[in-house]
Amino acid sequence: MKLTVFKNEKDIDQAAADSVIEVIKSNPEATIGLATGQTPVGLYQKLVQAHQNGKVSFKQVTTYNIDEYAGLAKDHPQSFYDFMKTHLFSKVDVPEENIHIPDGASSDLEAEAERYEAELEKAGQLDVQILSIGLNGHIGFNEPGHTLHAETHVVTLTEDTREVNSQAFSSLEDVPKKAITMGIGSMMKAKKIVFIAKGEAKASILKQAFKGPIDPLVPGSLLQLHPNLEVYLDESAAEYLK
Ligand SMILES: N[C@@H]1[C@@H](O)[C@H](O)[C@@H](COP(=O)(O)O)O[C@@H]1O
Repeated sequence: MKLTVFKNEKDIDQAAADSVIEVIKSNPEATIGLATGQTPVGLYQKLVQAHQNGKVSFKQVTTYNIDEYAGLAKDHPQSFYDFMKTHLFSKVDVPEENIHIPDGASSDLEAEAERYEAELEKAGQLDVQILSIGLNGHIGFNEPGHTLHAETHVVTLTEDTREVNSQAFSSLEDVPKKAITMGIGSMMKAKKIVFIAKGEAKASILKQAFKGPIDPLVPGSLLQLHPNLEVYLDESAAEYLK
């Protein structure tokens, strides 16, 4: 694991974006796994800036989002598709047909999870996977539990996660109870993982994830097994890792 600690949030975003841009430069047809949440917003801004400055094109890039809420159609303002459209897709030249995200509005979620996993298998090893971590240690929506799934699956969100994520919704009741998420195995197949986390609220879970034992109760700890993991943190998030 290559850990880099930055003083300034903008520097984390730039360094993480540079790592993604490097992948696209060496392979314009790169496949990229994408994550949502507040953490990668700055990284997406830096990718947009690089695109606007003519430094990188997404024309031949293919993207695979790691998760989506169940019951929310793509055009729902709280869907992860809409989030990605706002922060990245509408601002770069990635073709719509190259964008992949589980369909949360599917009437058969289990079948949709299987379909998405088949797409991932067809794509093979993703060139880079962008990831962050939830306060309870979840990666994507792989929630803490005694067992973890390797492949894309339907998950029941924990009440903790629904509460944390309710900030984006008008009320807790509006937060979906289920989601479709790539499994830890699907994410771990990527050639490189660009992991970012910011802020003191994440410090304790990051210590458990990166210094503790590999434990399904801390899904992020599985990342320790990845051979090419880049971790970008600010000083407060890295408090117990220095
Ligand atoms: N499914 C996403 C995760 O992919 C993300 O890493 C996490 C942290 O979000 P934030 O970056 O806002 O702390 O929350 C969400 O639930």
